[in-house]
Amino acid sequence: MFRKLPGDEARNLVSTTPDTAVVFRPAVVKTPAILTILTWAWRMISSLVRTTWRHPIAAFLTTAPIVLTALYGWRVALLLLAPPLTGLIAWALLDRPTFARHVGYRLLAWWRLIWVYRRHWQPTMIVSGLGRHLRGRDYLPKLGKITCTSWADQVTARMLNGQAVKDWSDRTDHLAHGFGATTCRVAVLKSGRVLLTFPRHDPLAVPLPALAIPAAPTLGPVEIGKREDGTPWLLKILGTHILISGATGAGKGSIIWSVIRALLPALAAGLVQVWALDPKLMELSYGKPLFGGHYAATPEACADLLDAAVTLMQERAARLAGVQRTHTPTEQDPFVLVVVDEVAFLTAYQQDRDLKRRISAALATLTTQGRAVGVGVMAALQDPRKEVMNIRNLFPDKIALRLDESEQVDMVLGDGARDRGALADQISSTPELGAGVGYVRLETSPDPVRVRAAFVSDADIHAMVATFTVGGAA
Ligand SMILES: Nc1ncnc2c1ncn2[C@@H]1O[C@H](COP(=O)(O)OP(=O)(O)OP(=O)(O)O)[C@@H](O)[C@H]1O
Repeated sequence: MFRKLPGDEARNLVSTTPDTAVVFRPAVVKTPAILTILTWAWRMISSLVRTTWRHPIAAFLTTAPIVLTALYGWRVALLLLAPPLTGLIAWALLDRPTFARHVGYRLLAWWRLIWVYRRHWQPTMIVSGLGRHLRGRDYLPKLGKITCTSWADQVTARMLNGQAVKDWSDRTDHLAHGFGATTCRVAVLKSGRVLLTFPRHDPLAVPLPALAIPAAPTLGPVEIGKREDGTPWLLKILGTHILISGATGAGKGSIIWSVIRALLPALAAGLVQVWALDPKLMELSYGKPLFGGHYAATPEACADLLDAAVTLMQERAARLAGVQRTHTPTEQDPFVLVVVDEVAFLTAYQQDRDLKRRISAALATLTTQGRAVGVGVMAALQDPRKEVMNIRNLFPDKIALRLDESEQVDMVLGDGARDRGALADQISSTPELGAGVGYVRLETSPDPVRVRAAFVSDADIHAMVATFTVGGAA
């Protein structure tokens, strides 16, 4: 008995009857040569058109000299090309930023496409497991558009059908090293497409000096540092609570002080009050005159100050109920920002059980009910574990500075943050390189953004106190 089987299934066949004759006739389809030639020609032409469309300047600069030399000889080619080239060089010398934006980064993107991404795409995809090599054929995600910014390459890739973004975010290390970068971040562009960001250098490697105090009172979002893309880092203060988590020396103080600095005119105008809890007796004691008597250092005083904040909040809520849905800060009714340095000293590490209970209850009440009535909490913390800070989820905005362990990143920023590139555990412990550097998740996007807070030195704080006192607000 003869049975015809498709060639591919030969290896799966198990014959249980030894006397049965089985004949394999692999199906061979001969492709006419013309079809193969047409396919290759089509691929070549479409790739040329695509490259010219995406990189017109690079296409012009590479083909024009060849074409002109072939047509008219090198002397005429040189004569024709000299004016546009001189124009480009003059532009680059006279107005670097616009040249970089319109020409420089586009040329760089073309060069990086050819030299880095196209060259290393196949091996990196196969070795990382994002592509497959099956029966002599490569199944690879498609390399898309590349754009260069001042600090990073942004590469679009079309995922293979059936792939998940997690497959990519789990392999950021493979991708980074495969393309010669130190890190890689993965974001979703649209269904089936991911955007990979490969930093070429670190724009946050140099410490930022304290920013200028705003000219007019502002209640936020206040500028407290720089984002990785060079834009200002603005932090929302009104209508939220902020948790800053970072190991010792990570620069939590620089965030607290940058916020107070940006609020200084509003503080002087009486629109804001900062109530400071300083159980370590170090960070906030410098600026005591700024807090107008709302300063506490011992656990008992901290508990009293928090209870006073709760009373104020409840009195305000009772007054505003049915009149106003959100609180607008005024001189009579200022916004109150309760700043707590190392909150775990007052909660998890507090020996006195009664005090611990009082403080925890007050913090929980403020963080659950304070937003609408103009009472905000900004707390700093070294260890973000739940045992240490069981109310961390009551803080809508969280900032992860340098952390000791990789698991702590998701505890602070939420599930999947580290996979998406928030490598807070890899921030340098050298203060010049890493202090004040961290990751935030903005409300508008699940992708973490790398930031650096400006450093407010002791001298800056003294100057702030002097300005504030001279201004007559103290
Ligand atoms: N934004 C910054 N830019 C540059 N250097 C900084 C920055 N913030 C802090 N530093 C440097 O790092 C040192 C430690 O900072 P800081 O005391 O604020 O850290 P911390 O997280 O509050 O630490 P701890 O929890 O031990 O108090 C500072 O003395 C300063 O030299």
